Amino acid sequence: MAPVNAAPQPVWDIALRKRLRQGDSVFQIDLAFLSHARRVVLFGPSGAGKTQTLRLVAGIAAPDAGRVAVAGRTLFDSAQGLNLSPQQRRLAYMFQDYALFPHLTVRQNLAFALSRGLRNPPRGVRSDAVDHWIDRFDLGGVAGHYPHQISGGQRQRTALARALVSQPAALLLDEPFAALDKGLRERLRDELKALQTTLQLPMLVITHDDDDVRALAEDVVCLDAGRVAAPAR
Ligand SMILES: Nc1ncnc2c1ncn2[C@@H]1O[C@H](COP(=O)(O)OP(=O)(O)OP(=O)(O)O)[C@@H](O)[C@H]1O
Repeated sequence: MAPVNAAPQPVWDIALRKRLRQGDSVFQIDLAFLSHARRVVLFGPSGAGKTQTLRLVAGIAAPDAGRVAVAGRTLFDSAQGLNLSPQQRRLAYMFQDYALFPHLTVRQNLAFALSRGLRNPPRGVRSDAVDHWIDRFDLGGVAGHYPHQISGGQRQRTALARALVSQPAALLLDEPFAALDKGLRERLRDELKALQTTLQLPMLVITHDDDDVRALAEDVVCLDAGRVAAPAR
């Protein structure tokens, strides 16, 4: 039982050390941050190490040392020899280019996130969860379309819906608005913020755009050269 007056657990408790080597070049990630905010933005210039950090949190790559705990669940702890697989972590990862399957329809892309096997879901696949997110993101009219047949905003919504359909414990978003034009970017930022507020889902967003920080961040962590940097004034 938690002691009386115990401090609330942080939503994000991250400490990562990782040495990345490619040929002669080495990039070192050595950072730690702790936040009680659900909506955290990792902000930094190109090459700061944001994507690599997100990959380490997601479990796509393993840190050399450190700790990853999200919403009170420890996902990685080198001191304890704990390293949950990406599936066990239940963190949805939305890639910068959305990584939708081009040969699957919007509906199949969502259903794929629920299918455990390697087989593609059939075109007419039915599922309450898929229907719910298709409705929620207003994708009903394009559910049978392929990614190249829908707009950039619809692609972004499809990727977000696919991330949410498996009921993740948290959402990791890599530059979620980078591929969109300005007007759409503003609208979808508002939508994402409203969605997160409704779902109360922990969300870690990486960006190099200060408009994303202003619009989305309850808390911001600035990164530079693989480390946490003081915010620019
Ligand atoms: N395997 C690797 N070995 C060595 N360096 C690497 C490796 N993978 C990535 N890097 C380097 O790590 C640095 C950080 O890359 P990362 O993609 O995390 O940056 P970023 O902050 O997400 O940038 P951007 O905003 O441009 O996507 C880059 O300088 C990159 O070249």
